[in-house]
Amino acid sequence: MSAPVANEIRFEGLGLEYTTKAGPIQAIKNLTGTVPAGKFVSLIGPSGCGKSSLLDIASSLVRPTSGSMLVDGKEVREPRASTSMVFQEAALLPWRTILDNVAFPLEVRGVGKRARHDRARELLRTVGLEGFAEQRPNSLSGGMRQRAAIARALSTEPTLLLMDEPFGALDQQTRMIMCTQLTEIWEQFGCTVLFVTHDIGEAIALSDLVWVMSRRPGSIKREVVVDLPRPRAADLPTNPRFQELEAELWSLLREEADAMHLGTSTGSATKDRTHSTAGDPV
Ligand SMILES: Nc1ncnc2c1ncn2[C@@H]1O[C@H](COP(=O)(O)OP(=O)(O)OP(=O)(O)O)[C@@H](O)[C@H]1O
Repeated sequence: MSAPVANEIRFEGLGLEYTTKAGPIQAIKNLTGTVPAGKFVSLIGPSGCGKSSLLDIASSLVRPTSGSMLVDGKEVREPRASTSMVFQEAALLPWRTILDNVAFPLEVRGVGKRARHDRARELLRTVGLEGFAEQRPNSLSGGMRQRAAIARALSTEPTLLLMDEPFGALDQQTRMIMCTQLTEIWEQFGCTVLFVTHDIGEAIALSDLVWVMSRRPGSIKREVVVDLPRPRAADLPTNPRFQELEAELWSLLREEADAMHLGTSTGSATKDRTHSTAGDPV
């Protein structure tokens, strides 16, 4: 039997409480939802609602304090080799060439130089960086570095790809181009994707489903089906259905933001993370 190209991910009654000097912080509470195999699911929600924490659980970097995560129906507690993650910062090794950065996960797994370089060159072609294999990361633009990071994440042929605001540090025009390219790459690889973004348009353009999270402690407030056919054209934002979905998502987010600002959240906490929260729309 051949290995699956995509996993179904199910979160069941998930809870996560961080222990801090200031006391416990309930980041996620009773979150239940299914990411169907091979689908692209985006997570949006107010700042601090637990989106990154959910990805940390999905990657098994963090254990939930209650509930469970199931992959293809089986509970998972340890990190899986077939899960890859892309962060907002590409985090490429500056002293290595782009080729060696992309090949790095294969090197760690003991794949021989020739095989890993062949694979890395193929991936660089996929992300449109074939001419930059011998360059160092600092000679590439932000968008190019992020494409290299995506190629690196794909080098191990993941069946689950977790992306935490991967385009958050890029300008609007580059983000739009990256969305189109990411869709093409995802269609080619077929893996399941869980994608965190603050950008509603990006979520609609990319996704099959959008999960709108409630304010902290986060849970899934609404699962919105993006019933727009693929391929999605560059003029998607002028499509009336896109605009309806955009209005629906904004309204769901606005409810949470208003409730937060009225002080009906469960209190404030300082983020102890390295990624930026700049540009939060809510
Ligand atoms: N390692 C940690 N220790 C303590 N508290 C944490 C830790 N990581 C996150 N938190 C808290 O858990 C809550 C959820 O954080 P998380 O980063 O998952 O939210 P987010 O939705 O990704 O936020 P943003 O949209 O601002 O990136 C926040 O209140 C945050 O301060």
